[in-house]
Amino acid sequence: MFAARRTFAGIAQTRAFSASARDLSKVTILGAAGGIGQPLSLLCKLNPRVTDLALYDIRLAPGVAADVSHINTKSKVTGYDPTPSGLAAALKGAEIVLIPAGVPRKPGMTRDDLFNTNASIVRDLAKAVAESAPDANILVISNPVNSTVPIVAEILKAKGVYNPKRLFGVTTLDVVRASRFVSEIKNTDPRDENITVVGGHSGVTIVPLFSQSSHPDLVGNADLLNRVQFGGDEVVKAKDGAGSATLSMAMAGARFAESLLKAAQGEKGVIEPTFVDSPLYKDQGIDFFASRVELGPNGVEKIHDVGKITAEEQTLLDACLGDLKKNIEKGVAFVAQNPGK
Ligand SMILES: NC(=O)c1ccc[n+]([C@@H]2O[C@H](COP(=O)([O-])OP(=O)(O)OC[C@H]3O[C@@H](n4cnc5c(N)ncnc54)[C@H](O)[C@@H]3O)[C@@H](O)[C@H]2O)c1
Ligand SMILES: O=C(O)C[C@H](O)C(=O)O
Repeated sequence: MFAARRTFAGIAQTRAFSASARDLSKVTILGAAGGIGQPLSLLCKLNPRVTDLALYDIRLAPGVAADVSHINTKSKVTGYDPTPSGLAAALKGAEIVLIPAGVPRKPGMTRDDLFNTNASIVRDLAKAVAESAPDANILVISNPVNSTVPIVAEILKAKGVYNPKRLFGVTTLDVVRASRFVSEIKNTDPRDENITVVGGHSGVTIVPLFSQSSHPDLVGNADLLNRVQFGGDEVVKAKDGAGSATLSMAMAGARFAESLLKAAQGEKGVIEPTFVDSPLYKDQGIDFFASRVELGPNGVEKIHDVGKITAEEQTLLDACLGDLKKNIEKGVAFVAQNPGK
């Protein structure tokens, strides 16, 4: 492993990679003891690309770290106490910071109902990232993603360290769900189903583009569309008050982190739909949008546009943009009105 890493460093030099193609890949999870955080920690421990795993939470992170650290893979695992210095140490040198900290939904709630609690949690964690890991790729999982990502951006801007190429709202679960649900209808292997999902991460802002898949006949399938847009509600209802998707989300978050690490280590053509600072609808006042994004050593390499879609999909996109604009504005306004300490 170590030799392989040295070899990689050599290749990196000959290909003139930037300093961001690091020899060590430290991944930090903020909210590591939660329903998502624990299985996400497990999956990161199993990933040979991760060399250091730093686990932080306001409770139980050292315990989770002790547990995960017994797994016989090479990476070092450290749990940190919920103190400012613990948080700073967890973040220092991180290449990837995953943020699943915050409260989940209960039945009857929308993701936006989480805003009042999660906005300040994410704001304060973003400040810590700005101070201790300004060059990290930041992967925001905490809901409502359509608003929490703009909150992080505003904090990074205020701290003078905003790099739009390194901030990602994790929408991978929508893509994972879409491929799974399509495979159930078509009786195929979900791993072969590549469904692009654009927009944001809540209700009608989640827009699957079946016309671009190998099953264009699925455009107009109202049940399938509803399941993709409201898949999160399906889990919230089934868990009956005990939270929302955690295991599938951990898988989705680990997949996105793995894609970023692959791209950072020189792999080409790594593409994931993700919610980023995007030029696609800025002319309509919408600064963030999820579309297919090619990842590279510097984070965002290329943002693909939405491409050719049907009139029906355009109607879905129009509904998405209206909601998305409001969600983004809410995040930006929150930081302006509540800058915190
Ligand atoms: N992006 C997505 O697709 C997606 C999918 C599922 C869930 N989510 C969201 O992820 C979030 C977490 O969900 P969960 O099921 O893991 O919730 P959870 O309550 O099980 O875990 C959240 C963890 O965050 C910790 N936490 C709270 N405040 C913190 C702080 N200031 N610093 C560090 N840690 C802190 C808690 O102690 C807890 O361990 C929710 O907001 C949920 O809506 C997003
Ligand atoms: O639905 C939720 O509240 C959690 C998450 O955003 C999901 O899509 O499962």
